[in-house]
Amino acid sequence: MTKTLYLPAPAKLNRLLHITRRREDGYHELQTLFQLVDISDTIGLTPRDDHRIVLNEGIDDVAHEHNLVVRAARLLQNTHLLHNAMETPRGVTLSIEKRLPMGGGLGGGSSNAATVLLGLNHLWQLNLSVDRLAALGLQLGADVPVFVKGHSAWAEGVGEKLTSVTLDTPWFVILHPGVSVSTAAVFQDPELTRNTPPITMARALQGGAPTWRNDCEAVVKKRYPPIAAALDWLNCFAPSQLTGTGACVFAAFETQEAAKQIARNASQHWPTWVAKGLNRSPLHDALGG
Ligand SMILES: C[C@@](CO)(OP(=O)(O)O)[C@H](O)COP(=O)(O)OP(=O)(O)OC[C@H]1O[C@@H](n2ccc(N)nc2=O)[C@H](O)[C@@H]1O
Ligand SMILES: Nc1ncnc2c1ncn2[C@@H]1O[C@H](COP(=O)(O)OP(=O)(O)O)[C@@H](O)[C@H]1O
Repeated sequence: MTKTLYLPAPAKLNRLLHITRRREDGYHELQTLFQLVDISDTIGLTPRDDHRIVLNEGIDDVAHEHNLVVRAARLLQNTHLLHNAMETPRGVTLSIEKRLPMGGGLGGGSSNAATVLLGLNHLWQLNLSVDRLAALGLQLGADVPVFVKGHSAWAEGVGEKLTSVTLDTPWFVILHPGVSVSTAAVFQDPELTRNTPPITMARALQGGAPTWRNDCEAVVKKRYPPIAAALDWLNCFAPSQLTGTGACVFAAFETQEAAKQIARNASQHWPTWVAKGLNRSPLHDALGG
């Protein structure tokens, strides 16, 4: 019987997010600190004898063809075909056990895609380098490369110029304020701070968590009052921030017990997670890379 490989797709938090410039093409250049955390979706990959890419258990509201796991598998299959025209392409049956909220700024979809790229590179024995897979991942989304590389990182560009960093690893309380944020609308908002002077990575790290902020926060709070309310609530216990363009907000605590205590109260109002900060991805631990 063909065995299924089950692999984690962890979440990330943006512990700092500066927007430094709007480019000619409308995209914005960022400086961000991505930290991996230990809450994950689980992706199942079962190799097939034919060339089909099948998604068994998907996600409601996302058509199979649009699902980032299917798009990642197809991208890898097409890349492989292009360079190895004579070889029979391999197929896979995929499944997703979703725990991370969608569109919450935790990068779940991007992480799912990265797990498929690394998992299939292993199962199909393609031997593509991590750098090559990260470049392919960038075609699927700006947050995919950091999950492919598998380490907390300082990122520039649109998030693809990565330098691995070792961050503190506190316990986080993460809340989902229950609204869905349009990333495009946030980036188009005339009031968005988009001219923060670039800083060096060394300076960002030296300043540490008390100096870290997210340039999207003011606009997001104004547009989405429930996010402002969640930030105000969490700020009563520890300095709180938005991750990505939201909707999730988070705060760091020294101990798991302290985080759990706040999470117990928070969960009366919002979906809540307690997550440990990581530097290395559990996906890379699982693949032994
Ligand atoms: C800002 C981050 C930080 O992690 O937010 P989250 O997605 O995690 O919340 C990401 O880099 C988001 O990247 P990604 O998730 O790929 O963005 P998309 O959905 O493709 O972006 C939707 C729209 O936002 C704008 N956009 C996005 C990223 C960027 N660096 N500049 C932009 O101007 C563009 O108009 C784009 O069409
Ligand atoms: N496998 C997937 N998991 C999550 N979202 C997906 C997936 N495939 C496609 N998507 C789409 O990508 C969007 C962004 O998802 P996600 O990465 O979870 O959020 P964010 O970029 O805010 O962290 C979702 O709203 C959904 O429409």
